[in-house]
Amino acid sequence: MTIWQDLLEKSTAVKSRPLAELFENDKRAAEFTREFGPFLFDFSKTNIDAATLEMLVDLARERDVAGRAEAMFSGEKINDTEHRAVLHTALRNLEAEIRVDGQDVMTEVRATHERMVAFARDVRDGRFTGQGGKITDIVNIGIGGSDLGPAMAVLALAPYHDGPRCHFVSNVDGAHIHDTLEDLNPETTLVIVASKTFTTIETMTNAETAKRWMAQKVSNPAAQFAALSTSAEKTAAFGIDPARVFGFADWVGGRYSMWGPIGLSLMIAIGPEDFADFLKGAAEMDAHFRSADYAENLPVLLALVGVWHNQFCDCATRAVLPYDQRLARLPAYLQQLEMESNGKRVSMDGKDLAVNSGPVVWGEPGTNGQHAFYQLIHQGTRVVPCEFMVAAEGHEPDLAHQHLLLVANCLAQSEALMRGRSLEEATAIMRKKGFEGAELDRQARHRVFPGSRPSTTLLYPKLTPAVLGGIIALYEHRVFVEGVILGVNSFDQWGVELGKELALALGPVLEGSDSGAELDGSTRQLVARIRNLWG
Ligand SMILES: O=P(O)(O)OC[C@H]1O[C@](O)(CO)[C@@H](O)[C@@H]1O
Repeated sequence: MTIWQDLLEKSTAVKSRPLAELFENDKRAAEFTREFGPFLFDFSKTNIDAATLEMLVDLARERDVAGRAEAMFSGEKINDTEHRAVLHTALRNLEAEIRVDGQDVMTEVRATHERMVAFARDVRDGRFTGQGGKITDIVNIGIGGSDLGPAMAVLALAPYHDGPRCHFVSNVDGAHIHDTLEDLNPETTLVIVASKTFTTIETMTNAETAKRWMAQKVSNPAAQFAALSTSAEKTAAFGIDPARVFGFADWVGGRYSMWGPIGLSLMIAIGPEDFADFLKGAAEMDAHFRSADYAENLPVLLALVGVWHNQFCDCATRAVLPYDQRLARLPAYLQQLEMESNGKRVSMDGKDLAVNSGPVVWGEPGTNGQHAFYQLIHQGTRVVPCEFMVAAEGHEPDLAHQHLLLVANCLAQSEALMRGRSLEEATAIMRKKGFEGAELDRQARHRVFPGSRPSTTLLYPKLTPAVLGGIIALYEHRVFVEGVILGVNSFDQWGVELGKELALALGPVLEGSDSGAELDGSTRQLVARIRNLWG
């Protein structure tokens, strides 16, 4: 019998066990909580017991998570559909010595980092200016990994923001760039074109639009552009001075890239010192991931809890619920991280995946989500494992009473999900309100909470740059471990290609220069109606 089958059997055996019962053992909370650095990770409100945890840890051991991790950290080409190393961790461990194909890669990483620091200081201190003087606004044009990371982090670290305002444009929908540029002054704006490949149609189209906008007021628009890319030729062809091009190697995956040049807007916003703390927090999590025993290892445990729910308890989705308004973009960031990494149907060896692919990730900050979709989480027929995260302290000392309410809500939700409310309790409440007979029963049943809905809580003192770095590295490694356990390549993303190709082919059909004879009936009908509406 394999560990996988053991775990499947175990999940069947514990399925109907009420979570509240587990807490009759008053050591449960301590037994299923781990701490590292500023983080406390409590996974006691799940139906994982000691035996399950041991089996999950055995599973990680059987899949050689540590061996795969060392292969990643040391620059082996573990992204083997693209024949690339996976070394985003090197971007936050600048002292490391790492070779790929026998060649030192760190000298260039350090040099680029130093150039970023110098440029960030020049922009912040007004040595680099626009035609109209000191830079007041930065527009980062990028999409996916070239947008979500810096956009999420700039918002998350708003209290540390003392540089120019940052704006992020990603969507090819002209509304996005239009509304962003509308109130900006081209003479004091710096445009950063962020694209690993420098071919992504959305980004290149928006970059051209920004260039035209800049040219209306600025005699040399290219002088107010910087580029973040792996392709020096393409950035040169776009007309950007190599002095403002910050390159990186193909072993930095798009969704793992905010630690290097793709993080330039963040570095300019919060300053190189706070950015260094952000890297440090992540590097500390890396070191913990590499050295801690599986049973003490935060990323491994977070992954094992995820695998338990997704694979063995048949929960297809996972909600990420930061009780932290400044982490409002974190769910979107984690969606790409998890779903682009582990949303695969073929295993490393090219065979059909015998298990489920990674989960659907979604979420919103609390308390907003409570007034929107928590209804389903509490009373729906499907179980949605929830990942709560909360800081003990906010950045607004004058509003400490609001932070207390925020924390109370976070804790109350996980408690309510775990405990639930029985029919007897609901009946007693409704009886007190004067209901009786069949109506009492009917009303009470609507007010029952089944409980036993699993959740984890990640608690940290305050959302500082180092803590944010730690959270993101924690999740990166979690996704890595999940990918190893599923046996997929977490570092390619072939599933995004087909839609891109079809969109390119549809352009001429929409313009009318191609008849679209090959199209299916539905698409042809939609094209015809759109062309008709265009007149
Ligand atoms: O940085 P680029 O090359 O513009 O790519 C942007 C995004 O597009 C994707 O390739 C998906 O299409 C992502 O993986 C990536 O983060």
